[in-house]
Amino acid sequence: MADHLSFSINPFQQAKWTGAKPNETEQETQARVQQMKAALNESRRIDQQLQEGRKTLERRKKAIKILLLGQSESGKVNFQLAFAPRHFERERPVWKIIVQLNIIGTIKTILDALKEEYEPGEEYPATPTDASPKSALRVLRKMRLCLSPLFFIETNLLRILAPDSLDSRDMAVRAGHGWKELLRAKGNPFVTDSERETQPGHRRSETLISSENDPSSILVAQRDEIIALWDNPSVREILKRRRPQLQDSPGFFMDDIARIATHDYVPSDQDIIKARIRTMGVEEYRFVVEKGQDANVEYYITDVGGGRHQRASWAPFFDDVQAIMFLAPLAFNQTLEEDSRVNRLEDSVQLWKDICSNKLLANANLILFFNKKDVLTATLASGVQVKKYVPTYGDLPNDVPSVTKYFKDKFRAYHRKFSPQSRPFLCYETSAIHIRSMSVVLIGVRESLLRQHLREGDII
Ligand SMILES: Nc1nc2c(ncn2[C@@H]2O[C@H](COP(=O)(O)OP(=O)(O)OP(=O)(O)O)[C@@H](O)[C@H]2O)c(=O)[nH]1
Ligand SMILES: [Mg+2]
Repeated sequence: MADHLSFSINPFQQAKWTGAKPNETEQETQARVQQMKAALNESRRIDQQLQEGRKTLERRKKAIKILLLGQSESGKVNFQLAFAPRHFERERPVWKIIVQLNIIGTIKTILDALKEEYEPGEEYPATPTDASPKSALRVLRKMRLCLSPLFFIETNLLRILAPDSLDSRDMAVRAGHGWKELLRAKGNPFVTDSERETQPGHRRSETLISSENDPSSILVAQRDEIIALWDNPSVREILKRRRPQLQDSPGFFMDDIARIATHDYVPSDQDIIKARIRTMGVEEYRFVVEKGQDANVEYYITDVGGGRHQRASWAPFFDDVQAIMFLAPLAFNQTLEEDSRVNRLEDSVQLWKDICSNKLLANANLILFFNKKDVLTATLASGVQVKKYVPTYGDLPNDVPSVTKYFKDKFRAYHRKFSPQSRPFLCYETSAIHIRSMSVVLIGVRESLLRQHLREGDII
């Protein structure tokens, strides 16, 4: 509006106020004034940006900053979900795709196991030796045929979501590269029809991922076949021999196909918790807590990729954190996915030592979580002996309390020995798949962090 004010009616806009030169024409004056205004607007814009930058910095300074550390597959996503469940509401469409890709990955693992059984070393299927209509070989050939479109979709989705991955069983997203926004974007074909109607200005041409890449319709069409594959006794017997860990692996949804392979499927919290996608790199999330003693308090949680080759990128984020939530599953009988020669628990112990001794983190609180307690319970219940994997465990009782105590003492000793200055040792035992109890633990952690944060800021 101001640009179009008439000079003649405003005394402040007469020549002397516009700095007009004696020989300047009216047009030149106007052009010069416009230039001055543009410069002023630019300067204001820069001021505002600086102001906003300052505000962001101030806000960040007041917020509680937490670093979430732990080896790959330790459950860092689950912790974020339990920490700030509402934040994940917007992310359901994203997790729908991850769950579907997890299912595609499991189907591939099943078909691979069947191929190893019936067609070892064969490039092309041989004549069936077992012609019975329900034989696993028949199932294999039929499934391969009818699910092949799903594998095309898998390739296309991975190209968009996780360009570094060739297989959904190994998919990794690069933190900070907006992969979630990609699926949340306007025109996302994976939102339900009613959701789509509420999206303002939706046009199909704006779709980032075309509907041909939506696995839903094929999963729905092949639902009965997939269920039959999983229910086939011969298939189960082969899997028991060739892929004994399959049902316990992250991202396993074969028992839920009837519920998931539907057009209006929306992932539940439990589905998000069970889903699996590896993180690469480091990403910071801002959460504002809505309920509890710390309502309206801002938290910045930095999530990292926990794989061995990812750890070199962590250090720049050690700068100003108040607390580190360190996740260490007591997986004493498992090895790392990225290096099958390394025991997972040993890797966690080594990582713990490194974090405890890091000088940049000397002032941060270290909170240790022995996550996946349910897995430990199941492992011990199945008769696996700790001393077979950890010889120093000796003849101590092979039960959950004794095992947990043994490792707690070990982690505590390293904490004391390697911390550059003394700090309290905090340890919790958790099963992050049990979201309710996990949330209760984290509310307690949040409140104690807040108390400490306020004390340090001399606010109380
Ligand atoms: N049984 C069981 N599974 C869990 C528990 N916590 C996490 N998981 C599973 O373990 C997997 C962990 O995945 P994420 O949270 O993505 O692992 P991450 O620590 O972020 O791993 P990276 O991104 O590779 O660093 C998920 O599939 C979870 O369902 C738990 O307490 N019990
Ligand atoms: Mg992760």
